[in-house]
Amino acid sequence: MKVTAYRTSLRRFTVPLRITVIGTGYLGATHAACMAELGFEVLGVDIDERKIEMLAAGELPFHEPGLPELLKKHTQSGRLRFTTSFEEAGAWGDVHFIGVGTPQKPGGYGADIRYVDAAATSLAENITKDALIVGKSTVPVGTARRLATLVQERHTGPGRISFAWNPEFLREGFAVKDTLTPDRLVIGLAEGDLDAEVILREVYASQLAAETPMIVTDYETAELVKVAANAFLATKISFINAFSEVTESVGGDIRTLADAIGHDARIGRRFLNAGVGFGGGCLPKDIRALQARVSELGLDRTMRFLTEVDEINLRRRDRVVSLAEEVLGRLNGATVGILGVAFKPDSDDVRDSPALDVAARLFNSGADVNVYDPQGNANAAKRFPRLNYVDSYVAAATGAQVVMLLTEWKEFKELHPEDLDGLVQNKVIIDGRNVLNVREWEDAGWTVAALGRKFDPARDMVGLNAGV
Ligand SMILES: NC(=O)C1=CN([C@@H]2O[C@H](COP(=O)(O)OP(=O)(O)OC[C@H]3O[C@@H](n4cnc5c(N)ncnc54)[C@H](O)[C@@H]3O)[C@@H](O)[C@H]2O)C=CC1
Ligand SMILES: O=C(O)[C@H]1O[C@H](OP(=O)(O)OP(=O)(O)OC[C@H]2O[C@@H](n3ccc(=O)[nH]c3=O)[C@H](O)[C@@H]2O)[C@H](O)[C@@H](O)[C@@H]1O
Repeated sequence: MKVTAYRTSLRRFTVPLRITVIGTGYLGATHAACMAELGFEVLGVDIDERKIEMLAAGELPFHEPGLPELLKKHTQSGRLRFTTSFEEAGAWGDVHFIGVGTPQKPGGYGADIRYVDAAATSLAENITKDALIVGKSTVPVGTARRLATLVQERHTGPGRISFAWNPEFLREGFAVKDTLTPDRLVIGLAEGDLDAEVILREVYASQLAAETPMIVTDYETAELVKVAANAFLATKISFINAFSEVTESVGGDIRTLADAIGHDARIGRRFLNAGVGFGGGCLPKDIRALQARVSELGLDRTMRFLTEVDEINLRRRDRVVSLAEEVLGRLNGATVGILGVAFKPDSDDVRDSPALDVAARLFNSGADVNVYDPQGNANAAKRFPRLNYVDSYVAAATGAQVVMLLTEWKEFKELHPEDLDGLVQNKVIIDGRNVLNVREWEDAGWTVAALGRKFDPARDMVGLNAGV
């Protein structure tokens, strides 16, 4: 990129650039705080007044390691502000990132993109100076091109608007690190939109200086890269979980299998952790939305394998429930201690959480369910209030006939048999995430029923107390 092109494009904007982030949930709040950390003036915008009040006061409405510190630092320095006013955002910002939600449609498989449409429209109607709008939400392919036109139609004020797509790949639990030092940046542009590229190179100058690869492409490729990445990750997890079904049947050790194939650099060990499967606000809804979108495009068969990926994933939840039933004889009247209810560790997110789903199913089958999650209890209680939420693993395990580890928080991975001895009625633990040292627990007289291992109650139930 020529220096003159830089100068010409940037002259139309305030430098350092003023950045707004529309939608201040997991993605948007992280992006806003990280942009402030990189030295930009940032305005976070949301329609949720309570969320904006909290963020403006420097309080993060969700759990994300490292983010509270950044939020506090930059709300105090004044570099990071929050508002519900699109009028303020449109008059002030140079670059507007859209990071609003794209949940699964109620009663359908496709993505509900009404929030993205609303955010783009509100911006277009309120922008009064030269600006760049950058979509970040995960959307069905074709959305960016449609929105680029919509924005021009709805913009009647002064200034020129460019439109780009820049999908986000951060993981919850690592959101700050992933934003500040991403594996790659992907930018989708209208053909020949040099201005937009120049501005985004300025926004991501520190990542580019650290030699982060930047892929500059068209809108469609950028949108598809995002869903392809999530579909691949989901497939990898269901691949290993399908092999779990085999090792559960014939014997064998799923962890050893994953380690062994993972040594092949073409395969890689990451995302081959067998267990109760994937959940969260993204992988499940993104593979469904991708199938729905390609069907709309007439490619009915193309992504059909993702139906299998989804079904394998959901069968893992059935299997954990059936393991509990095999261990307990019957669920009705049993007491179960559940460790972990968030969809993954280091997050309080319970959207489509396998752990919460399993806990709810056990409850609906008549079990008393004690639940402890280091961060997820409050969100889980909003969705499923009838479980017995407790504030420690000790309280969850006390009096239980079986303990089930369903989210692999560090404090659960580091449990030793003596930590639970004397608390539970039976020395039986179900390892839904394959993280315990089975030998250690078995040597201490426990029965470990893990996903991906053959389990025969008649043979394996060494830890059952007489008379229970
Ligand atoms: N959570 C994650 O780790 C990642 C999420 N994504 C994608 O980012 C998008 C956002 O996801 P999350 O942050 O998890 O969702 P979220 O539900 O936590 O946050 C969405 C926010 O958008 C706000 N909003 C809705 N309509 C609005 C409007 N018209 N104007 C302003 N704000 C509005 C909501 O009030 C909410 O605060 C989704 O498309 C998701 O697939 C992509 C990568 C990572
Ligand atoms: O689009 C998104 O929102 C994000 O979705 C995922 O990130 P996230 O949902 O935060 O969490 P992951 O670490 O991917 O885990 C997803 C689920 O898969 C499960 N998982 C993960 C890895 C594994 O080996 N086995 C497994 O069951 C986790 O427990 C969790 O329930 C992707 O990893 C991110 O790159 C992406 O940006």
